[in-house]
Amino acid sequence: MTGHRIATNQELVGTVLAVQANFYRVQLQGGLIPTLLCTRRTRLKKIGQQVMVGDQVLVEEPDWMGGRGAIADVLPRKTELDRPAIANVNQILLVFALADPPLEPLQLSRFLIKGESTGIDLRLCLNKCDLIQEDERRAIGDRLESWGYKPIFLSVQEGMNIEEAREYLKNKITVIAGPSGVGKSSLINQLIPQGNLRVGKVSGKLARGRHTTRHVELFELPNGGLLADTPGFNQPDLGFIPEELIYYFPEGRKLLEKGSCRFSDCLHRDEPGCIVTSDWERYEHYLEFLQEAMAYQTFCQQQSDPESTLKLKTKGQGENHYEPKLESKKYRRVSRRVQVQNLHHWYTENQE
Ligand SMILES: Nc1nc2c(ncn2[C@@H]2O[C@H](COP(=O)(O)OP(=O)(O)OP(=O)(O)O)[C@@H](O)[C@H]2O)c(=O)[nH]1
Ligand SMILES: [Zn+2]
Repeated sequence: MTGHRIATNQELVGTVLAVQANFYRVQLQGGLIPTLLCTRRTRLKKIGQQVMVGDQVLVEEPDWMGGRGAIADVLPRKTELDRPAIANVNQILLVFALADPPLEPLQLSRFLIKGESTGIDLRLCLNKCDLIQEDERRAIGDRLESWGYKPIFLSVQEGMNIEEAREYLKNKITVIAGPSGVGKSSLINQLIPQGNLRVGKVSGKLARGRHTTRHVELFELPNGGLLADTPGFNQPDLGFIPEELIYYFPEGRKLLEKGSCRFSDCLHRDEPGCIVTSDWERYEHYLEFLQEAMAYQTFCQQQSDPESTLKLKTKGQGENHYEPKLESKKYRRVSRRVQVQNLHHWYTENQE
């Protein structure tokens, strides 16, 4: 009977919200039923198909009463983030505070670059508006506009512009990132009714296992959409291919839209025929991060060379330095093919 078939064998599509030991908590499309706790079919294990948080999966043999099911297949991923490990993230909400802790341009830049490098849409959110003057805020807004960003100015404490944030998050899978103390947890608590947050006991905060576990979980927003929190980390590393760095700056992308440099592997420092001018505020940040990316590349190449070592030095806000102890060898450039692939990857990801 078809009626029976529909109830048991119809293709059920859902989203993996969390992975708990060998179980996957899946929210079915439509969202009428609470989540199902699912196992992964042996066939998937055999072919080595991993299931990630954020994955769209096909669920079979739902046991509605028991709240169980089995994951039969994983649909192709649109995006795949590494840290946190989440598939199909649509956007990153980067939260910083305007004060307390103070807004540090280099640190902000570092987070922006890291976010841009994922190729996923990025929106900046500046919290604690209540702590600064209106004219100060406007000046910061103008400055960030010249960087290529239009932030959402928030005050979680005073409930200012929360609606704009809500609108941005609606029906999307969003990862919240940002340094410690800027108000990420406070914002999440505003957005998601307490009942939906089942964590809390360990650290009192959403999805943060006190830095011990790499627990990743997507939380359901009341009006549609899923949200993941990332544990506060202050210094994202910038292990990029140096040639790609310029594309992580909106200002750089804009300059390169107008044409191309004489040398295809130009690093935009003072090469002849370079079209990347130095008359933009963050050019200094570009040079700083470029050094880091180059040192990182050298580091990776020296891994196979046991005689050389490299120290990661952190000095103050936003500055990491890899310092080769030995004279660093001339670093091998990334092949054109790899570069093109990477850029292609970046662009295609960005267009989704
Ligand atoms: N003045 C002011 N304080 C705020 C605002 N939002 C949050 N805070 C305060 O800022 C402090 C840090 O907030 P949290 O939400 O814990 O910050 P977090 O980003 O989650 O920090 P980590 O958990 O360390 O990553 C708390 O004392 C909040 O009460 C705001 O809009 N204005
Ligand atoms: Zn150039």
